[in-house]
Amino acid sequence: MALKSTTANGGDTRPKVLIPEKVSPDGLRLLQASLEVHERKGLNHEELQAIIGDYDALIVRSETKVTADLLAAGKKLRVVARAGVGVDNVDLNAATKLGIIVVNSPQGNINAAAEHTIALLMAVARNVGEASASLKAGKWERSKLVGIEVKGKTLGIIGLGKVGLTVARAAGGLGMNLAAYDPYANPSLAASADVELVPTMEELFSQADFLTIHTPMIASTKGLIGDAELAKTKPTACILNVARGGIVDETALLSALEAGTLAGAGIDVFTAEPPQSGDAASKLIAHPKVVATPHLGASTVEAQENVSIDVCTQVLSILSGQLPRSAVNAPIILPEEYRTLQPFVTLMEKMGSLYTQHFSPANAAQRLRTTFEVTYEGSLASANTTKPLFAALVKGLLSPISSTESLNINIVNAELVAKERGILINESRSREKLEQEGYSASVTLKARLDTRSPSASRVKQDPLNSNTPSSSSARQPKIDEQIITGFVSNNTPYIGRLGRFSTSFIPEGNMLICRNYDEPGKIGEVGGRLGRAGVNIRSMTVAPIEVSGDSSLKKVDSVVQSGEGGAKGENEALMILGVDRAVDDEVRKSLIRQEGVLEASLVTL
Ligand SMILES: NC(=O)C1=CN([C@@H]2O[C@H](COP(=O)(O)OP(=O)(O)OC[C@H]3O[C@@H](n4cnc5c(N)ncnc54)[C@H](O)[C@@H]3O)[C@@H](O)[C@H]2O)C=CC1
Ligand SMILES: O=C(O)C(=O)COP(=O)(O)O
Repeated sequence: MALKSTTANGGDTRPKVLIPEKVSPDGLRLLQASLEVHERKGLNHEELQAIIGDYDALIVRSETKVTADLLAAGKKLRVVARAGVGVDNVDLNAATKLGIIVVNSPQGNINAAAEHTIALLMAVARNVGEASASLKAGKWERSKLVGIEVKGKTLGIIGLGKVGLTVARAAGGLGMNLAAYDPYANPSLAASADVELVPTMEELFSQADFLTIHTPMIASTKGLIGDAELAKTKPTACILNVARGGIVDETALLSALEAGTLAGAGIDVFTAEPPQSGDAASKLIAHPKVVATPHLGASTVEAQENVSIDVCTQVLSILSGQLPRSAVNAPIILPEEYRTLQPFVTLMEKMGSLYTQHFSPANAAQRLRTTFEVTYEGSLASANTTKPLFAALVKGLLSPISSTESLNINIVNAELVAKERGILINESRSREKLEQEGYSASVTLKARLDTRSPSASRVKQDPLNSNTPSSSSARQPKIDEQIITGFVSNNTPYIGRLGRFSTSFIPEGNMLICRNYDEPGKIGEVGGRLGRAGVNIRSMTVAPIEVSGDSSLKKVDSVVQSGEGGAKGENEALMILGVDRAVDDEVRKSLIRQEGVLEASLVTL
């Protein structure tokens, strides 16, 4: 999809990206060719909220609080990109609900954060901060500022993920003994870095000369280290935090330093940034045993270049309909795979929309509260993921009843939306080969109708308003099975089965689908009525063979006829007409009154 476009009067309609923080120009240059890039630093939350509605993408670092109300105001927003690792400043649940993809740069600044941790480790061990301040103040205090060596000391790592492991390797190079507490750590990665995994945080605290924190800020790590934990450290130990403020309780840390139960701290991150005067964080910063930096872990030229290029590339991917590399709230699928699935994505959306319009036009929202069985057949059964197909189906099912809601359905939120709507979709795969059918993959969508439900068995519907025939119909036709099969041929989606009828038509544009007795004259009658209403027939497919079971499925070639239908008798046929414009409902109803036309549905696909 081309991103650049102009309006008839020459105005710029390129998607817009808002960048309210300092993001390296290396990535922004990539955006400039196809997006309108607005760098707007220094906006407060209200100002941001007032303008976010104009933007398709938002790129932030750690300062912008991407809250639920900000996301809700971002009516056009499709992606929030975090130029860094931690996404604790983004309301992921709200983004997921709104179908907004959140991406980050999981690798770009890891080395910078690890090196900064080592910088703080050495600064704390050798009193670098205090020594520098003292010298600048004109003092020469050599004996007061004697430090300790880290070689031979134990570094206790809390959170042995990407940064934790990088710190471990560097600290190993400094001759430190390494131990870590991380209940989810990969033991072989730990072993490869000579890190001993310990089963409890308590054990780590009792061994460590230096403790360093590298967990994410999530509900379970908020206040992870408080009074009780700090009481277990050696009095000579020092603690480092380059992860997130609030993982170590700042008041508890201050008390431990003041009580002398902890020897020092190196802190890069704070609960509130910047800290407010008088709060525990600002007292920590002023404390002589603390070396503090203003959230500089990722602030290197190299890291900023990395994260900027990483997230800007992902923004471009998303805005051009591709999948990003590092979506935080969406399943990752490879672009290659996405391309293979793309024609089926279109097919699934059409099948879902056809289902709602053809089988449950009356009170569709309520009738969609059902269980669907979707079977991916043939080569599609080997797809690594069916997430995009699932999302397209949900989008298609809902688009006829809620075009605004369905617009925002994507792989991020499809499951959630379906659940909230009471739509249950069971997916299965059938690897049976389909070569004899002339295509390699197909999908079958089947609504599982609960025949035991008293209300279902009592259903008696007006054929003028629904496709389920009335029991009062003179000839008592069979109730349609709610099945649709689709396939893709030459990258074009086809419907191969609709209800009990085997067919082959391209689901596109305005279509009139009539079920009638397979008797001579039906096509002429319908054609004549449409002609009188000024509706032009562009294509016609007749599916005269009734399908009684899967094994009896027979393909019917598309036939364009002007006159006769099929054989006489109780056999039914489907007549699928592609028409040049939407048919009035009055015209549709008048068709049903004609002898032998049992039902007629209008669909737009
Ligand atoms: N100061 C700065 O500028 C920077 C800070 N960071 C922060 O560093 C932290 C670590 O980042 P990554 O290593 O990329 O994350 P990661 O996800 O690779 O690693 C986090 C590790 O923490 C572990 N963990 C989770 N809960 C735990 C618990 N309760 N106890 C012990 N371990 C637990 C996980 O199992 C995982 O191994 C994040 O908070 C991130 O935001 C990252 C980059 C720069
Ligand atoms: O990547 C992270 O998690 C960081 O903390 C870096 O934050 P920043 O982009 O420097 O505001």
